Order: sequence, then structure tokens, then C-alpha cells
Amino acid sequence: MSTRKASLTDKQTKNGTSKYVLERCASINEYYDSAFKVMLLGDSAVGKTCVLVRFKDGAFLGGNFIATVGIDFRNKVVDVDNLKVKLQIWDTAGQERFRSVTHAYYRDAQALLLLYDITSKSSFDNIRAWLTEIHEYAQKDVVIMLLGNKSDMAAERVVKMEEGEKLAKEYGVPFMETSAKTGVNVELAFLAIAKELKHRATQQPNEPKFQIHDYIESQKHKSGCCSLM
Ligand SMILES: Nc1nc2c(ncn2[C@@H]2O[C@H](COP(=O)(O)OP(=O)(O)OP(=O)(O)O)[C@@H](O)[C@H]2O)c(=O)[nH]1
Repeated sequence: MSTRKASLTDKQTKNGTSKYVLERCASINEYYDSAFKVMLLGDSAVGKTCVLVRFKDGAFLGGNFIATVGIDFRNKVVDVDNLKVKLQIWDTAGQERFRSVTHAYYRDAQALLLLYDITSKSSFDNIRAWLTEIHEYAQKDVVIMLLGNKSDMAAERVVKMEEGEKLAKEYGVPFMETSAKTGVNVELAFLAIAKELKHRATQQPNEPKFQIHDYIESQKHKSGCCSLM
């Protein structure tokens, strides 16, 4: 049986006024086999909260942008190879002034989803700085995935998909373009992370390693040419 509770999360509007937003907390008694911590990172306004809400609730948070203050989390249980995997997903504030708060959480994270906005060159340029921070504060074997969000905004695009692919290749991390608005690739990104973490936790010495890049590619081919764009 699962119980739901409401929590108040401190969010802040762009002009600096603070307001409280009522949010639903995750089910606290939900059954699962393994649990992992995942963090969402990236500049302010790239869409971290929206990607999380899309994955958790299947909805898009349109309207006025409300910046996250500090850090917040949601749980979601997904099925991976007949096992229930609980992802505890931490949504961090992208604003510089909250960096010291979020640094404290890096150490516990088993996976990091690093987002930029395909309509913001600066958010893409800052990815290198984020990766430097990750290498400084996160676990050495943390799973990292790069996401170019807002892929629905084709007319405003300033970062080509090839640029994202190239950067991801340079750092040896998987890459996808996502849209919290349309939902494109959001579930796939979290499922790929859940599969990688579950395989790492349960892998036998003689078992072949789970190949996250191949998994993403196979899902792309399953649903046609452009599912990951
Ligand atoms: N068109 C479009 N808009 C998006 C998408 N994702 C987020 N947005 C919009 O971008 C703005 C910022 O989204 P947030 O999810 O609050 O950004 P954030 O990265 O959590 O920002 P911080 O909390 O400051 O770190 C909001 O106005 C969203 O509606 C997307 O995929 N497509």
C-alpha cells in the first residue's frame, strides 16, 4: 500500500521573490528491489524541474519560470528486467548561488543527468565547467548522461545536435536530445540510467557488461529514425 503526502517546496520567481509551491511527495511505502540516487544538474532554466515532472507525472510545467531554490527530490519506481528499481531523483537549483548546497549532495549520487538547453549557447558552453565540478565532487564511477533539452524549440535552436554528440563523445558519456514539453526521450533517458545502475549492482563476474550506448541506439532503431532527436 502506498501513502501520499503533500510537501511545501521553496521555489523562487525570476525577479527574486520567494514563494512556496505545493508539490506531491513520492509514495513512501512503495515496494522495490534496489534504489539509486540520481541528480539533475545544469544551468538555471535548462529545464531540470520540467524533465523531472515529465518523467514522474507525465505532465509539462509550462507558464512562468520558477527557479528551484536549493534542492528537492522525487521518487519513481521503474521496471528493469522484472525487478523494481527505485530512482530517487534530486532536482538541483542551477543558479550559481546555490552551488555550495548542491555540492554536498554529489557524493551520494550514483548517476548524474547533465542538461543544457539547445536554445542557449551559454548553457552548452558551461557543460565543461559542470563536468569539472562533477569530477571534483562526485564519486569516481558515477554514471553521467548529457541531455540537450527543449528539442521541440527547433526555430530557436542555437546548439546543433552534432555539437552535443561531439562533446558527449569527448567525455565518453551517452547523449540524447530531450523535450520536457513533448516528452521525447525523457523516459528513455531515465530508463537507460536505471538499467545501467541495476546491471552494475547485480552483475556477475562472467556476465557481459550492460552497454548503455548500445541500449540507447537499439531503442532509437526500435521506434524509427528520429526518436532520439
Ligand atoms: N519549450 C520547452 N520549454 C521548456 C522545456 N523544458 C523546460 N522548459 C521551460 O523552461 C523554463 C525553465 O524550466 P525549469 O524546469 O524550471 O528549469 P530548471 O533547469 O529547473 O531551472 P532552475 O530551477 O533555476 O535550475 C520554464 O519556463 C519551462 O516551462 C522543454 O523541453 N521545451
